[in-house]
Amino acid sequence: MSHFISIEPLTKEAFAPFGSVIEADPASARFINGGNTERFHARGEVDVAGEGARVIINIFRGQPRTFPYRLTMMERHPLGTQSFSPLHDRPWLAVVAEDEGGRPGRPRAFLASGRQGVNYGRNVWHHPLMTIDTASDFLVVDRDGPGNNLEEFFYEEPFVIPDLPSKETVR
Ligand SMILES: NC(=O)N[C@@H](O)C(=O)O
Ligand code: NI
Repeated sequence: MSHFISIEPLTKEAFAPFGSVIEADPASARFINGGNTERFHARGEVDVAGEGARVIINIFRGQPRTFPYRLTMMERHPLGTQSFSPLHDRPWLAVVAEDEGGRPGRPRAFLASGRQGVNYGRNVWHHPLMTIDTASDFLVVDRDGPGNNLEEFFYEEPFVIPDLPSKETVR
């Protein structure tokens, strides 16, 4: 089995096992504010667990990853969801994996446009933020509070995310 990971376009259907895609999906649109504003309703649901847990809003400034990228680990948050929404209109990578008996399976890399965010489901394996080309800011909604909300796993052998498609292919 190759350790090279192919890059897939981010769609709500393909990403469904891992969480939701935060984007202006026309199917969720409704006009509010007297028609001035279009609301794309409920693009994700925040879930936090544990006594004293609270939902917080953060900004993550991710430095660009270099490609080909040697992927050695994944992480998950047992006590809460975690969403990433790009604050610049630049593509980025959401890398996730199914759980296989308490460890992540083969990673899947989804190339998100600058208009797509994701909400990782609670306890879903994912790679820490992966920005492309330049430092980028993301609005991150996740959990704060007591308890350990970070589990990391290191693969015995690394996977490789190859060079990315040219920018023209992702808008
Ligand atoms: N550790 C942290 O807050 N960031 C990660 O959870 C991440 O997914 O980037
Ligand atoms: Ni995380």
